[in-house]
Amino acid sequence: MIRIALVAHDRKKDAMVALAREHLGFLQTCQLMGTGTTGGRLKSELGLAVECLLSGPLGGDLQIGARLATGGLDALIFLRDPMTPQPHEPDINALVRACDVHDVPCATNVSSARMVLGALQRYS
Ligand SMILES: O=C(CO)COP(=O)(O)O
Repeated sequence: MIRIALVAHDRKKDAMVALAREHLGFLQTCQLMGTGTTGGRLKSELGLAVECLLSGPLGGDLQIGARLATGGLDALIFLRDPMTPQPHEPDINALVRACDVHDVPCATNVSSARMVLGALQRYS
């Protein structure tokens, strides 16, 4: 089963829900995890089974990074808000860096997320 993490900053959460809705059939076949608030919205609004970790500012990005670094993740969809400073910027950078260190696909905007999800779906 493909393991995907879904994370979105506050001003990108509506876009994340819309993206997940577009790919709902595929995401229902995946093992999903997310930071607390993002995962909670995907669960309540789309009925997806998402393992909700801590909220991002409380360490959720780091939890996902740890999973990724230990081989527990196949892709990260991380809709970052490039216009709003985040208190946990070091955690965000660490998570994206972990993707590069471990060569895990990481989409940080909707267009690239569509490509990653489309490719995963085709190869699954
Ligand atoms: O801050 C986040 C990622 O850096 C997202 O966290 P939430 O999904 O809990 O809002």
